[in-house]
Amino acid sequence: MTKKLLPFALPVLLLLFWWGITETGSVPALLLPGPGAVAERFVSLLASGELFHHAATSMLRVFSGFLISASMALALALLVSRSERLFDFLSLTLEALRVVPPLSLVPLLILWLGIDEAPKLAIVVLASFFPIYLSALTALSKARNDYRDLARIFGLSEKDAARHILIPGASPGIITGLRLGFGYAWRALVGSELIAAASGLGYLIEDASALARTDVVMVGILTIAVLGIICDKLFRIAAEQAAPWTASRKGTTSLEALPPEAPKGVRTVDAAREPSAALPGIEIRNLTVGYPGLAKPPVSNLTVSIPGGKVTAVLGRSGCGKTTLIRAISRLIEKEKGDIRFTGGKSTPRLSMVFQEPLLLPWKTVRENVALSLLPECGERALNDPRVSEALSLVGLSNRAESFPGELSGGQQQRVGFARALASDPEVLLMDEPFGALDALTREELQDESIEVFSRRRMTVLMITHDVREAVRMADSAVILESDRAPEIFAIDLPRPRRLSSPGVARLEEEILSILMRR
Ligand SMILES: Nc1ncnc2c1ncn2[C@@H]1O[C@H](COP(=O)(O)OP(=O)(O)OP(=O)(O)O)[C@@H](O)[C@H]1O
Repeated sequence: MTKKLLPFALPVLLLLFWWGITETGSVPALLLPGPGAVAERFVSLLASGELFHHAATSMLRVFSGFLISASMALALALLVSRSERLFDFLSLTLEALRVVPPLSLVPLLILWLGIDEAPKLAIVVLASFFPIYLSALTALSKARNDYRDLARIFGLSEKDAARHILIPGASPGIITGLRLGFGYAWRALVGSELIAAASGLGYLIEDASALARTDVVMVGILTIAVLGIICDKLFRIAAEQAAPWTASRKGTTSLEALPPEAPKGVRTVDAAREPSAALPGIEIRNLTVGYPGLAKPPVSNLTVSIPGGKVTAVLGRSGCGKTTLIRAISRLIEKEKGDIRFTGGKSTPRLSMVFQEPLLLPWKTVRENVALSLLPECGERALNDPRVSEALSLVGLSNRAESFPGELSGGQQQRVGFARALASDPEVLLMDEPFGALDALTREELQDESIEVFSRRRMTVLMITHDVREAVRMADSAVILESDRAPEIFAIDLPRPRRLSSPGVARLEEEILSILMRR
């Protein structure tokens, strides 16, 4: 309650101060009429219809100019966010236009467009264009960068990526820009009405000031403030509607709301793949991958074979190129030289990835996030595909299918990322330190769950990890990478389940660790 009333405290204090100094007669009424006199003037202007006429005229101008400006700014931001060349081409011109105050253009605009509505609209358009354009461009570019890998790995079309990722991801930023732009539009319009107008709130203020009617000036100013606050409030409500995932829905998942499990008898992906079917291995020959501006490529002349149907851990010191390797295999970055070939018959097997960060879309429910990987194959039917429920059940999250990612713990979010990767039934699964950011207990829990999943589903797994213990628990072999040397391959041939306390596990862990330390 106190929090709700707090914003009103300062205006009330100011009102009391205003009333106080005008009541004592220390300030002449011509300079500052009292609140009572201003209220009286407000009522009389309202009753005569004069205030409504001016306010409606100003609102119409602001809205028309704002709509024109918003359409142009959003369309341009969408185009520029897709093309770096267009950005470079426009940047200097737009920057120059941005720093010129719109009101300084009034003389030219009057000269070119006359003194009717056109120059006033032009001022509103110019004033509100840049906040909208810049906020939209930043939000669209951020959403594109943040989720680029996700869209590429799951093979989303430009249209699907825009619809499911780009626009919803950027919408809070876009709406903030619209809000800012609307504020700028108001300010510029009232300024332009002070100069060349026969109606509108700016005109009302200018006209009253010439006649020394300070009470009318104050009515005009207060009306602008109130209308501005109302419009801003409406934008805030629109922003909340556009980003409902930001509002917590904790506790809304009831048992009744649980999604149906995959119907019994459905041909599941576990059963779909013949145990004898060859799973693709990965043959890497003389691979070199670098980055522009980096003197030495992190992956240089690397040759290694990753066996099909096995779990292979990639270990190595920080910065030795583990992530670069996995990104090159998944074609998220281009190789400079060498060859990456999938063995086992298919040149492009179904490939999926679990990212270091879960990379979930916060505006989509858990089920929708998992279904994303099936979008290219199933379109809108992806949401009801039994593979989605099955993947959720594999990671133990069937009861959270309708939750939003923001309502889940870090471990649960990582499970959703795992389910999303599993739903498309990958033949090759790449995992980039999937449990790195989790606490020790959750990490162990997820390691166990993953081992269980890999034993039920056959796939080729390549997993980056920093944790030697994790590699020994989960993998069939470990590749130890180092920038300047040939990789060392280590078979982890221990019976499962592998208890950390068992001497074999501890011995192997120590052996690998000593190799890593030596390097
Ligand atoms: N986008 C990039 N642009 C330029 N250099 C990069 C880029 N990404 C990585 N690098 C550099 O490439 C090298 C290898 O990075 P990479 O992320 O592959 O290492 P890593 O072994 O996965 O490290 P870590 O274990 O710390 O995650 C590092 O020196 C890094 O600074």
